[in-house]
Amino acid sequence: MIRLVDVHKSFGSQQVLQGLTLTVPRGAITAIIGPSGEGKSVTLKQMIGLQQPDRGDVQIEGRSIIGLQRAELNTVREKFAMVFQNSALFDSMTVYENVAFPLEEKTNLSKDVIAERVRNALLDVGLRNVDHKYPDELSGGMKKRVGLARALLLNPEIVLFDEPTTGLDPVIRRAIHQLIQETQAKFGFTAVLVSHDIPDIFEVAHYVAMLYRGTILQFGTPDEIRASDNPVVRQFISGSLDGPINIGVA
Ligand SMILES: Nc1ncnc2c1ncn2[C@@H]1O[C@H](COP(=O)(O)OP(=O)(O)OP(=O)(O)O)[C@@H](O)[C@H]1O
Repeated sequence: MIRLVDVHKSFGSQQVLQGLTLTVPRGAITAIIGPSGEGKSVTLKQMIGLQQPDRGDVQIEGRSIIGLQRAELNTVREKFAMVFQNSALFDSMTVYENVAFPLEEKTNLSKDVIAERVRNALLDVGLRNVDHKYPDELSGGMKKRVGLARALLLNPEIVLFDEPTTGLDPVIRRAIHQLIQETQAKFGFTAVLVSHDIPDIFEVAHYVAMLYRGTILQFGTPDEIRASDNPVVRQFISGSLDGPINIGVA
């Protein structure tokens, strides 16, 4: 389980997280939603220790990761996989090489076993006959699938998704959401998903956390969030221009 307790994080004079407290339920999909620039990605980075909080605590399985030595932090990070917005594939490597990379780096498995695992991982995300292609030769949706296959290969306990559907058309977006749901149900990992896909995300996530002004304004099931009477939450999920959220447009 991931717990952020009273996390504060500033960059210069900009206070981004201002006492954020969030418990991410184990073995479920939690979506973090909220206006742009409010600190959703920063929150993900706190979870995996890529950024240290100025104040507050981050706990993974009940243990604080603040102040851990690099080696200890690396051990904690082995529980995690991260799926980035841009899929973060190596352009000079084939799909096969991209997916095999973590196994070749982190395990002593034989070439045959690696080949079998890579094949299965690609099938798990619905990709066939793309092993020898380069990322340039793939569509955006296929690249996301390759990124997901690579993330799942080391059987992570926690998968962090930072806007995994950015730049995809609505049909492919839905396919990627379905894939996240299916793989999460199959492997049971804890998923944290930063997303702007409203209302689609309410069909995907088990829990939704609304981030606003540096804290979690509301946490609940999609039904609870949809039924919220908080004016900020209501404005945000309805996409209305009228309401308390300052969108900075005159
Ligand atoms: N390493 C950093 N150095 C300085 N400022 C940063 C850094 N990381 C994030 N920020 C700032 O913190 C704020 C929150 O950024 P973050 O990327 O978490 O927003 P977000 O909610 O994920 O936004 P979006 O929905 O647009 O992706 C932004 O104003 C950003 O410029």
